[in-house]
This record gives sequence, structure tokens and C-alpha cells, in this order.
Amino acid sequence: MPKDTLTITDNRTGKTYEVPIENGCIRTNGLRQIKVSEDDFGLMGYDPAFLNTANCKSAITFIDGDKGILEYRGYPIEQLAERSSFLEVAYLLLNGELPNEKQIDEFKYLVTHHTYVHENIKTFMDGFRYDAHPMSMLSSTVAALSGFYPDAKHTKDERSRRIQMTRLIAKMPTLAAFSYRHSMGLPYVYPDNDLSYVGNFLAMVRKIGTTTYKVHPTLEKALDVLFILHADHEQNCSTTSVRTVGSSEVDPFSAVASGIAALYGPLHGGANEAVLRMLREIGHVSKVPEFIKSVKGGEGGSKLMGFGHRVYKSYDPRAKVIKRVADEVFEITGKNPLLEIAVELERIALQDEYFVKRKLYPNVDFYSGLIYEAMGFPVEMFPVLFAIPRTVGWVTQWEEMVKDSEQKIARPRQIYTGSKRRDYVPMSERSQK
Ligand SMILES: CC(=O)SCCNC(=O)CCNC(=O)[C@H](O)C(C)(C)COP(=O)(O)OP(=O)(O)OC[C@H]1O[C@@H](n2cnc3c(N)ncnc32)[C@H](O)[C@@H]1OP(=O)(O)O
Ligand SMILES: O=C([O-])CC(=O)C(=O)O
Repeated sequence: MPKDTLTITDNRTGKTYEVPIENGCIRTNGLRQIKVSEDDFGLMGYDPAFLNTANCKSAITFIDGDKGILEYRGYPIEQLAERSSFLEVAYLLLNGELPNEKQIDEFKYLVTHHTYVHENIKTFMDGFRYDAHPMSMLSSTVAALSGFYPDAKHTKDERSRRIQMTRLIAKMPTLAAFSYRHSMGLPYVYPDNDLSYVGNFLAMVRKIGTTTYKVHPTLEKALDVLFILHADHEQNCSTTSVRTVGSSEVDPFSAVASGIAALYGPLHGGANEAVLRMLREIGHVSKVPEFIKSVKGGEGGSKLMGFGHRVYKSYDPRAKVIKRVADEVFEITGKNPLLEIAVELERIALQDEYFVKRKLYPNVDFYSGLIYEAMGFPVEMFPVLFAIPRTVGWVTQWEEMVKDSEQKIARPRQIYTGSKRRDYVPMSERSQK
């Protein structure tokens, strides 16, 4: 019997099938041969929420969720956070290798030369209500960019693809800063291309009047590390959205806008905002045991935000690095008073049978918001601070999908549970109860 196959006997027909196993997977399309009659569609896989479905082959990011390992292009996240810079990591993700000096200089030059946005984008953003959430501003403005770059529809042309990808990476901090300033009622500030990627973003956010904003180097470095940690995470919900929408061959601005929308949700990137709101609501460390009790079993839909992960069944390696970064930031900004509550939540949860049994650990969103708040960002900006670096992951994954000859338009099937065929009933014959 061949080794790497799965033998399936269909008890309905008594027939036996050999399904090849490749990379620990079976191709669910291969199950279609298993049918009870010639006009049967064939066996399908049913996997709502993709609990056990690999959607693509990818060479970008590796995760071992049981061991708590995360690597970009083979490099451990801890080493990249310690020794690299965000733009270097962006280059690595995009191109597969670390850049040499010439390559990184050229890449920085390229990104810097695409930071400005069309003047009408300012008018577009001005149209939002004063209290619009910056994430909704960001997703719709990125979608609007597709109207400014009609050349972006040439998704099969590598040169065009690379220009759009650079545009997205370069413009995201500008749009993020505009969304912040809009919600603060402040005039927009143009990029300063003499600054670093992160330094320019912080300056656009913070600048008041004509005074040049001096970015504290420790805070700049801390945000750079946070950007590295958030840059990619294989087939998460927002990346899957980008790949799915992109599979229709739409332009990358439209595809990335869908990623931002997915990231906005509180179960994904919006969790960092939700964590801060939760910590504020708890209010005092003495209330932690009571709160922990209330989230067990999801009473009233409540959860311990910033805890749990689909893939990590041990400590999220990014959360470990973030705890270290938090200490460095708090040396400059002073300790976030909510830290005590967060630490107590973690301490109790990690000893509690409910969380231990379900392997629920702090994820990337648990501590990041404490740093953002200490840096002076309002909670609404937290998911935006996630979206900026994740743009690199989205565009890298998008391009990998476009180039993958096995990928087609994403189009799952369903199990129909509705009415059987029936005839239209005129209004006069319908029950009027
Ligand atoms: C960047 C990111 O996206 S990281 C994730 C950010 N999201 C959050 O922090 C939100 C809180 N966490 C969650 O909602 C979930 O853990 C998710 C969405 C991250 C993962 O969800 P899933 O993989 O679908 O796990 P699922 O919801 O099936 O959870 C398994 C069990 O643990 C429970 N559980 C999961 N997370 C939590 C939590 N944070 N608090 C309390 N219970 C939880 C579930 O109720 C479920 O219990 P059950 O088996 O008794 O029904
Ligand atoms: O991988 C996931 O499902 C969510 C996550 O941690 C991320 O996108 O960074």
C-alpha cells in the first residue's frame, strides 16, 4: 500500500478510495471522487471558520502555535525585534531576504518618495463626521485610493504591482496620521521625508503649529519594534480577507481596504482597543477576580480581551517582547496605571483551570494598548497602529497569492439548509396574521 495516502471506505457504497497526503494535508477537492451516484456532486469538506483548512502554500511566515514560535522568512521574531528595523523587516517580507546596504537605502528612498497623498484625499477625509472612528476612515480612504491609481488594476504586471505595494506601505502612516488629526480637530500635517518611517508618523501625529516635533528616540525605537511584531501573521482573518478579495483580481487598494475592515473587529486587531476599555471598566486590581469569574464561559458574550488565539496554544511570542518594550517605554512616560490590573488579570488567568484547560494565554493585543496609551494615543487609534505595519504583510501575501498558479477566485461551497423548491404565492393568498 502506498505510504502517504489515506484509505477511505465509503460505507454507503462499500467502495474504497486512496487519497494522497501531501504536507500533512489531503486536498479536499480530491474527496469529490467519493460519490454515491454519477450525478452526486461528491464529498465536500465542511469547515466553518476554517478551523482545519490550509488555504494556500506560503513561504512568508512560519508559526508553531504549540511551541510559541513565530518566524518571518525563517528569522525568529525575537531576533528581528532585537536587531532589525521595521523597514528592513518590510524588505525581508517583501523580497524573501535581508537587504544589503545598497538595497535598504534604495528601499528607504522608494518608500519615502511615496508618502504624500493627493490633495483631494484631504478633502475626502474632511468629509467624515468629527467623531468617525479612525479605522473606518482608514479603510474607506484606502479603498478610495484605488480611484486615484487606475494603473493598480494591472495586477499581473510585476512592475505595477510593486509600485502599488510601495504606495500602500508609504502612504499608510500619512493616512493614519490624518485620521488621528481629523478626530482631534487638528489640521493635517504633511510628511517630513527627512525622518524615519516611524519618526515621520509620530511627527505627523504630534506636531502642533509650526514647531518641529522632537521624537524621543526610545519611543521611536519602541514603536519600530511594535511595528516589526505586527508586520505579518500568516493566514489571519484580515490577511485571508485580502487574499480572498484579491483573488477576484481587483486592485490591491480595494483588497487591503477589506483587510483593514477585518482588522477593525474586536476579535482581531480591534482587541487592543477593547483591552484598554476592559481594563478601564475593571478599574481596580481588587475587582480582577470578580471580572475573571464573569468571562468564564463567555457569560453575556463577555471575554477576557487580549487572551486566546486560534493558533497559539502557548504564550504568544510577540506578547513576551511587548512586555519588555513596555518596561522601556514606561521608564520614559511613567507607568501606565492600568498595568497593575493587566498583570493581575494575567496572573490569575494563567492559574485558573478554565484558561489552562483551553490553553488561553495573552496574545499580541493584551499589552500593546498599554504602551500606545502611555505614548499618548487615544484608544481608537490602537487598531490603526496595528494596520500600518500589517500593510506590509497584506501586500506581501497578496502578491504571493497573485503569483501562485494554483490560486483561483476564492469561492467556497455551502450546505443548503433552506426551503425546498416551492411556487410563488400571490399577496392575496398569503396568511395576513
Ligand atoms: C491580533 C489578533 O487577532 S489576536 C486575537 C485578538 N482577539 C482577542 O483577544 C479577543 C478575545 N479572544 C477571542 O475571542 C478568541 O480567543 C479568538 C477569537 C482570538 C480565537 O477564537 P477561536 O479560535 O475561535 O477559539 P474559541 O472561541 O473556539 O475558544 C475556545 C474556548 O475558549 C473560550 N475562550 C476563547 N477566548 C476566550 C477569552 N478571551 N475569554 C474567555 N474565554 C475564551 C471559548 O469560549 C471556548 O470555550 P468553550 O470551549 O467552552 O466553548
Ligand atoms: O493570527 C491570527 O489569527 C491573529 C493574529 O495574531 C494576528 O493577525 O496577528
